[in-house]
Amino acid sequence: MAIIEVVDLVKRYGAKTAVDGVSFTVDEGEIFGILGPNGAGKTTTVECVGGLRAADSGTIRVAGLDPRRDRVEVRRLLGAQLQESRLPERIRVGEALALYASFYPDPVDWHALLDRLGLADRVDVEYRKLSGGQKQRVSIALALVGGPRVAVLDELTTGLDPAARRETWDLVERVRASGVTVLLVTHFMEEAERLCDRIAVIDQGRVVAVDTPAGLVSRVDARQRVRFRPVGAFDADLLRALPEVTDVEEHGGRVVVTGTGELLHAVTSLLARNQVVAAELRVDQPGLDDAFLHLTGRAFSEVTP
Ligand SMILES: Nc1ncnc2c1ncn2[C@@H]1O[C@H](COP(=O)(O)OP(=O)(O)OP(=O)(O)O)[C@@H](O)[C@H]1O
Repeated sequence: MAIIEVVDLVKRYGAKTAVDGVSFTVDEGEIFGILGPNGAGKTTTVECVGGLRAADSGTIRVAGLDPRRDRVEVRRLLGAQLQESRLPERIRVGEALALYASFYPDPVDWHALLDRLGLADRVDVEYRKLSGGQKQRVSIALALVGGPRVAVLDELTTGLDPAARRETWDLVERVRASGVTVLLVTHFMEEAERLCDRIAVIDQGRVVAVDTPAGLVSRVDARQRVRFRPVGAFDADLLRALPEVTDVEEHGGRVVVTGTGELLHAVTSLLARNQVVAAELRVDQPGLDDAFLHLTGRAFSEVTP
């Protein structure tokens, strides 16, 4: 069942159309990603969903409610950790939680929440003294303290080191396991691929595709690449004869084989039959960045610094 429905959302800032006819639905219980490069319109979209900005046109429903007309109810249903939410430097973690809890009629037990988020021993610590990962966990706690049905998490792991990022991902999975639907805004391919059940890929204010990560990748040309360095003499024409192989390139003692189907199996079997040892064997599978290139004609790395 859809808990969020967005139909033909348009939002302009003066002459700039930041969101240009965006539509998607989020099912209850899923982690739904909004993935796109900087400036694609992701934050504007979720701010409209949360009722923080008025759309110029289009319809938004959160559990059947209009975020602007039914603002009070939607605020209770939807816990937002928005990109810009900053806390006063000297506020203590416990004070922040108590303050946010006071905004809601039926908040969760915030001590238990901090415990669940691994912040129980930070209750009396000032916000400014927390690490980047701890600050992000506090912002997740603030998004959850009202007991929402949907948590909106915007650029959650920007600025975190890889270990803190992975910890935060585990946490998002736990949030979903507790029954909360997650709307996750990100410009990290890996994050979207790892966490999301479905993803809306947004570019220049428009949705270019909505699908599962695997579904997005499967739209890309199914070619794979196998790379290796043969130890000893090797005739690359043997590879060219394989039905799975479409191309073979040789550079400086390395071989790059492009093809489809069971390419890796075909190549390694042939090498074994010919008693060739393949050093530095690697397989490149298409990923979400290839899907983005395929969908938009632009490489993600070109549009996101
Ligand atoms: N308050 C504003 N006034 C004018 N233009 C804005 C405003 N907020 C955003 N924009 C512009 O609208 C476009 C979409 O911005 P938005 O923040 O929604 O994108 P985003 O995909 O979330 O990117 P980022 O990850 O960089 O925040 C950008 O070109 C941005 O410069």
